[in-house]
Amino acid sequence: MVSRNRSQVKDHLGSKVLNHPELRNTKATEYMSHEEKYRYNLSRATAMLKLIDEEGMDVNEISKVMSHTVSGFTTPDGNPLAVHQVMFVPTLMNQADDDQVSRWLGDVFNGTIVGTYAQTELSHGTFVRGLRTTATYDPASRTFDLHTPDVSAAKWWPGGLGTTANHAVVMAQLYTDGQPRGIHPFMVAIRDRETHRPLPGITVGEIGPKLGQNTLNNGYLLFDHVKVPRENMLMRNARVNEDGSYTKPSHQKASYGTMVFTRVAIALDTVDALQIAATIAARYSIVRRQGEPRDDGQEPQIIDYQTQQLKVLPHIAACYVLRASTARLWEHHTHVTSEVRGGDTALLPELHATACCLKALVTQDCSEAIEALRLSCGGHGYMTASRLPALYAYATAGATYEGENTVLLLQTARYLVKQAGGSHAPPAAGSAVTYLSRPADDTPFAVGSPAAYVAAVGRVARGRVTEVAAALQADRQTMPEADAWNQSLVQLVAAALAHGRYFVVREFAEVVSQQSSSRAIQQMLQLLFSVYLAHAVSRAEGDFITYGGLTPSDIRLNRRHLLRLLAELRPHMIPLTDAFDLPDRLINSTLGAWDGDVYRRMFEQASHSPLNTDEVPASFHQAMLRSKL
Ligand SMILES: CCCCCCCC/C=C\CCCCCCCCC/C=C/C(=O)SCCNC(=O)CCNC(=O)[C@H](O)C(C)(C)COP(=O)(O)OP(=O)(O)OC[C@H]1O[C@@H](n2cnc3c(N)ncnc32)[C@H](O)[C@@H]1OP(=O)(O)O
Ligand SMILES: Cc1cc2nc3c(=O)[nH]c(=O)nc-3n(C[C@H](O)[C@H](O)[C@H](O)COP(=O)(O)OP(=O)(O)OC[C@H]3O[C@@H](n4cnc5c(N)ncnc54)[C@H](O)[C@@H]3O)c2cc1C
Repeated sequence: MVSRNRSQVKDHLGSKVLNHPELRNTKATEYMSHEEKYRYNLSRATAMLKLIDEEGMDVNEISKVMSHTVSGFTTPDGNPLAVHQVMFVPTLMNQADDDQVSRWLGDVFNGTIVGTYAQTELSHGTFVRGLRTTATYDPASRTFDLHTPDVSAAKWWPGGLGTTANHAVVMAQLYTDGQPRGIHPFMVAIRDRETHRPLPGITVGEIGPKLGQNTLNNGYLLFDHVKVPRENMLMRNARVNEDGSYTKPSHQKASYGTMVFTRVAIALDTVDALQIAATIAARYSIVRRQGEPRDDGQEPQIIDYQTQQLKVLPHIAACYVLRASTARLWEHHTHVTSEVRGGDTALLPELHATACCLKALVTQDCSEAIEALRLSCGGHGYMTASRLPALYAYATAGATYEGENTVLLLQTARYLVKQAGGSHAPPAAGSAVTYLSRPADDTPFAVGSPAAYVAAVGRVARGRVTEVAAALQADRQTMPEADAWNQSLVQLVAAALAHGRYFVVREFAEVVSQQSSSRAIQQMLQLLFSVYLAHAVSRAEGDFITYGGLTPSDIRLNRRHLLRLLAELRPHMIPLTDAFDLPDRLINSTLGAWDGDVYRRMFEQASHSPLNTDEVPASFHQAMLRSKL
């Protein structure tokens, strides 16, 4: 592919996806059976994968195409190949050694091997060290024995495992030389490549319906003493030699690398869902008129209600702020990963801490925002055809998978309190935590000054982290570590979120200051940033008084300031959402099409209900009359 700038890449790939011969004709899936939905979504996911292959896309381009998976166009009910693409392939690329890469990757790219990432078990997801699937090495046969000790250790959840994948990267407890060596990844064939039947010793199937994404094809998997060749343990990091001797990885958590990558990808991707929801709500809020007619004789557009502006506009600002900061995290991840591959793991702890808190902050903010946007559309937002319920189901899944958000925030907090207490290696230049070892930024708060807001967000983060670090330190003198930690959990989570917010606003401040293409764009970014900051203060007023240096009078001024900013942003709402450049077919919403023809579309979608096929459905006679109601 020739080199293109970011927006050219987006246009190019967007039109490739929308006009692809196997993708361009869409069907409504609401009334399909579970099996039909799966078939439809799988065939579209396969077409996407072929497109990625034909175009020879790099990881950035793949990430843009994959981000279409959230849309109602490509895989409206969940992509059964998402985990193959986002986790299985990257795990092979980063955790298999060179021989293994050359042994498997050809078959992966020609579609013979389709994989999943099988880590979570029925009884353990969060506490990875507690996984109970075992891989016991036998030097005589040079094989691992993979075994599920009981049903609670069944793998449960892996995407694509249900009926799609024929291979899995299985995370299991390694035993060699009679010693437990911790969690390691194994490449395991689970279904026959030709017949797709489960291989001997394997029990596999799909787990059933969920809140959403029902064609993600989540599955279960059990092993009954399945023999796996020695060469199938992924050996870029740790190794088991033929005689069973064991070589440790360069970093104790090297095998957790796929999770770091996926957290970064989820943070980036969930903003796409928010952009779609914001576009739907913005367009609908213009079209919808309701209330006492005004002087012009017309009922007001609902967006002109101040309350509606508060429900919709801050989330449009959030799209811009979160998109920019997650894109920078993605770039940072690329840089750190190449250092780690070169053997330098110094930047890994902070990358892990940042990825954890951004994945948590973004998925939490986006799912709350999408729900607020859904409510902003009144009753019609409750309809499946608005697409808002599916977008919510998508975003909220992100709060659980790839590390439940509370647990991830606690990982970040662990890093922050160590930094605050000086018990971690000092941060590298450009680190996101240097503010903890410097005096607080005492820029006085002034409504209307983004720099003053950023400083206040920083003081909140610093105050939250140092306070909980001190409380933890004090409790450690009087009680066991686990109890001291538990005493502070709620405050630790709040500290990590405050740190995440500071990261986001600092990154965006830099993006705004570096933006040089036009004065008008600069001003618009400033306005969006001001809305985001004023809204952030209004959501956490207590924190800004307690730690941020704001007075009650500042808080009152900020409330008024936010409402003024919203009124200022209101005329730009449609251009700002149009700028996300989301074609109607991608949005796939009765409420969010570009032409605003909402009511006709709503009637049109109702005509698809099978209950409208006959004037009196057969069920009336079969169920109601028979029961003699
Ligand atoms: C070529 C292809 C390219 C494709 C590009 C595609 C781009 C796609 C773009 C968009 C599409 C996105 C579509 C998204 C669809 C995604 C589908 C997702 C499906 C979901 C999958 C899953 O959920 S998989 C399962 C995930 N499970 C988890 O996340 C479990 C969470 N738990 C843990 O991670 C760990 O147990 C936990 C970290 C909580 C604790 O670990 P533990 O071993 O107990 O460690 P601990 O004692 O607490 O800490 C010790 C020490 O280790 C440090 N540490 C922990 N983890 C890491 C790490 N990952 N990296 C580095 N360091 C780590 C920790 O901080 C401690 O450090 P010290 O304090 O001791 O210094
Ligand atoms: C749609 C979907 C797709 C998924 N895809 C995959 C996949 O492809 N592969 C895969 O391996 N897994 C997958 N998963 C599993 C997912 O990674 C786990 O569900 C997730 O990591 C959460 O773990 P858990 O279910 O054990 O939750 P739990 O840890 O049991 O969480 C329950 C509650 O306990 C709390 N809690 C747990 N531990 C602590 C602690 N130490 N401190 C404080 N609170 C705690 C949590 O905060 C939460 O409130 C998927 C899950 C979903 C929903």
